[in-house]
Amino acid sequence: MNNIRATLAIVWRIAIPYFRSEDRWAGRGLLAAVIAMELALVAINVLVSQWQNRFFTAIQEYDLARFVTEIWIFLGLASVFIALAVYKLYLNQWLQIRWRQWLTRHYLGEWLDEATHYRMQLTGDAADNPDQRITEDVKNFVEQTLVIGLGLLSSIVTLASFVVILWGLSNKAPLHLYGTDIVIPGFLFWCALLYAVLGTALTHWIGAPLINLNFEQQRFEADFRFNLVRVRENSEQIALLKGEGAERSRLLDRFGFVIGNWYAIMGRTKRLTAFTASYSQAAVIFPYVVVAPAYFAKSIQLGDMMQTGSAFGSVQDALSFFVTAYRSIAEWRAIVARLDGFEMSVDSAVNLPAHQATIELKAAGGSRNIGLEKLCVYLPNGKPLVAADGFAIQTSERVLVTGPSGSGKSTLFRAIAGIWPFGTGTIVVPAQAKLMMLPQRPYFPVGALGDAVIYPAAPGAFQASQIRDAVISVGLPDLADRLGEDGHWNRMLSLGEQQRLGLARALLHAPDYLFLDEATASLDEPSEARLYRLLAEKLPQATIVSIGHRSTLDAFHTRKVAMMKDGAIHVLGKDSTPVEPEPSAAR
Ligand SMILES: Nc1ncnc2c1ncn2[C@@H]1O[C@H](COP(=O)(O)OP(=O)(O)OP(=O)(O)O)[C@@H](O)[C@H]1O
Repeated sequence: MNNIRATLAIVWRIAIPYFRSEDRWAGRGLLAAVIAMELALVAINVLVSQWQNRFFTAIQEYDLARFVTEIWIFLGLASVFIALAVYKLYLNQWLQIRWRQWLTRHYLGEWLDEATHYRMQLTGDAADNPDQRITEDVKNFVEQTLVIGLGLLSSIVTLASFVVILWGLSNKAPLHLYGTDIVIPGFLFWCALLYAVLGTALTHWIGAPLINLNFEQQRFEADFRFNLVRVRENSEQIALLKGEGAERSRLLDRFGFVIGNWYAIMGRTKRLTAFTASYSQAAVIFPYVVVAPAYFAKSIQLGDMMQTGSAFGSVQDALSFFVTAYRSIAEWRAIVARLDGFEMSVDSAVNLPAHQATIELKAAGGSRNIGLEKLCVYLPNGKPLVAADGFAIQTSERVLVTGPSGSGKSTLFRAIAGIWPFGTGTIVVPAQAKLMMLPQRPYFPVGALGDAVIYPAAPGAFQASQIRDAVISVGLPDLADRLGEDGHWNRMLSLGEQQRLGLARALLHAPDYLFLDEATASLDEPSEARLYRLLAEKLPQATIVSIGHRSTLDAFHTRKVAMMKDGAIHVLGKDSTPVEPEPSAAR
């Protein structure tokens, strides 16, 4: 019970923001229309039940005129039913797509906002496969919530309406045992109730493990898909290393989980179906058996008996809503749990500063320098990595950062960019300053080359001639003629070409601060030198901070700092000897 209450609370939390959003009037209107139609359909069913009584009584009494009238009445009822059924589905689908559109935008916004997607990975990623959350889970949540919510509503209203009918019929058809009438008020209703409650309890008992099994199935499927995507994205490496055998066995291992779990679902579903099928078959004759003694004792007419059968069916259907919808409820609960996990993961990434010490990023109005004050950068496990205090990067300065592998150079860049939260102290960045980070392997979205180069600017933000000039100036004249061509550029271009395009991107965006994290490491030394000269010429005012291991880079920088294995930052002289020890080591 507590579980159900908790699930409903989560559903409410996920569902309700849409009905309070900017699209609320459309959403509320469509929901109200769909609910009204659902209720109208129940009303039609009640009218059909009463019609059935009159119809069969007319047949029993050989009353042709009444028979014909009833046919006409039925045609009227059926027409309204058809119109309602069509528009209920149509408006329901319309609501689904609007709701899904809003939820998808909302989750995409939260996931992509302020590097939350990156932080979610750092904080342990409670929500595996966010892509699945934002695609299938959102779609299924909207769909199933409406199916189950409306199903439940219609069951309750059906129950209430037919209970009244069954109760009235019970008085006409008293329990007839051993030749005597036993009057139990509403006895037909009690029979239906007992039948349905028993069915529901047994279904829950047999089907309960399906909730977890469905949850696991979705997870295993998503894992398998994710690993296939990894192979596709790293196919060159895998082919070069001849890793196909290893990949195949890894993938088959993952697929093994999908299969194993599926067998468990099959076994469970078989038992559940055996029960639900027997249950619904028995329900066909059960009411007739119950009222047959009264009919054969001539206490009731054929119409009453037929109406009892259908009313009993409706009550029992409504009460067994849980029985028939068990599989979808199980899947729905798994979906709700996954969306909840995703929201919690987003939440903990967004609210990281509230839970643990984080680096404060301060936008300073007056100064044009970047300053590190009492800074201590940690690893996610809390281990100190880099320490610096009173360290500044002056405007238009050219700084070369060196140091052994793993000393934390890239992580310091991440902290300056504001995406690495673990640590204490302050990083002061000039307000309005434009920072740009160029990694060793720049990212190019799939699409037109020109758009990939100017990323993250929107297509059209730069003139074609500007992009062309930038691409030519970094030494790629052939690519300058292919700017309109679509492609997966990270896969198609050499790493050196990608790094040149990364620099073209920097030239176009003209940042105030350019951070190059081994961004030219795949180029030969003369090319690297040419590109650094180009940067100096085209971005004379920019502050450039490079991470690099080559001594040839010294010539293009005015200051050299070394990150030590112990976490300290040392400023080095031109001969690479420490001239200015920086504050205390972090570890
Ligand atoms: N997301 C992460 N989770 C855990 N540890 C991390 C993470 N990112 C980096 N580290 C660890 O932080 C340390 C510093 O990494 P970083 O990439 O900053 O080193 P680096 O000095 O740039 O090295 P290199 O010169 O090899 O690029 C490494 O020991 C690395 O394993």
